[in-house]
Amino acid sequence: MSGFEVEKLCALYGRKQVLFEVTLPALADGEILGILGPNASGKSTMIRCLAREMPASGTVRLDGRDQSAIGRDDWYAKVATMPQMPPAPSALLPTELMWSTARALNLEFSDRELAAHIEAIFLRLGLDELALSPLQTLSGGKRQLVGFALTLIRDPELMLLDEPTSALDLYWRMIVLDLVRDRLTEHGGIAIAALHDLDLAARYCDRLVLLEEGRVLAAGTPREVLTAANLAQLYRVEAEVSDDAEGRLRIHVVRPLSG
Ligand SMILES: Nc1ncnc2c1ncn2[C@@H]1O[C@H](COP(=O)(O)OP(=O)(O)OP(=O)(O)O)[C@@H](O)[C@H]1O
Repeated sequence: MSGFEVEKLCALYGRKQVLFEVTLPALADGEILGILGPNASGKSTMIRCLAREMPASGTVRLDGRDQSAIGRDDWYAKVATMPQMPPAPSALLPTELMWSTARALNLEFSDRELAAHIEAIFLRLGLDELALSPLQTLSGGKRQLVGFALTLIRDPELMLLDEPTSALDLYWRMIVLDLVRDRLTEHGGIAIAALHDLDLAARYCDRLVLLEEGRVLAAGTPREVLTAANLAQLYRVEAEVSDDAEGRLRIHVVRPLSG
C-alpha cells in the first residue's frame, strides 16, 4: 500500500455541481485525513464519490492504480465505507448483520474464526451484550457503533467514514478514533473521515481539508488550517485557537458571527 491520491474531483446531482476540482493532499500509509466543512459543503458527496457510490470526474488513485482500472469487487475488498446513516432500526440482530456482511465480502475466515473476530470487535465497542438485541431496540449511538463495527470486519486499505462519531458520547467518540488509529498502525491503510468536531479533528487527523461550497478552502496539518481566520470564513464563528498545557491545539468557539 503506497498511498491514495485525489485530483480535481468534480461531482454533480443532475445539473447542480456540488464538488469543484477538489484535490486532496497525497496521503501516505497510516495517515488519517479529516474533511471539515459546514452543512451542505459537499463532505458526504465526496465520501460517496470516493466510495464509488456515485459518478465523478477527476483522478482517484489507490496504491498507484486508477480507480477506474480497479474492478468493482476488488475495490470493495480494498475500501470500507461507513455511510452517514447508521444501520436502520429493524428486527435484524447486530451479529446477523456482521455475519452477512462478512459473507458478502467473501472473507477467508472459518466460521469459528469469524465468530471470534466479531466477538472481539463487539467487545472493543461495548456491543457484546447487545449482539443479540434487534437493531430497532438499540439507541441511535449504539446503532452508529454497529455501523462502525461493520468497517472493522476486514482490514481495508482505505476506510471512508462519514461523520462516524456524530451520535456518540465523548467516551465512544475517542474509542472509535483510537480504533481507527490502531487499525492503521497495526495493519496499514489510510482513513478519510468527514467530521464536525474540531477538537477530534485536531487530535486525531494528520491532515485536514476544509471544504467550502464544494471547493477546498485550505489543506494541511490541523495547526496549519485550524486558524481563527479560516474558522470565521468557513463556519461564520469567532474562535480562539491556542495550545493547551500539553501542547495540543485547543479551539474555543466564542460566538456565531453576525451578518
Ligand atoms: N441526492 C441528492 N440529490 C440532489 N442534491 C443533493 C443530494 N445529496 C446532496 N445534495 C446536495 O449536495 C450538496 C452537498 O451535500 P452533502 O450531503 O454532500 O453535504 P455535507 O457537507 O455532507 O452536509 P452535512 O454536514 O449537512 O451532512 C447540498 O447542497 C445538498 O443539498
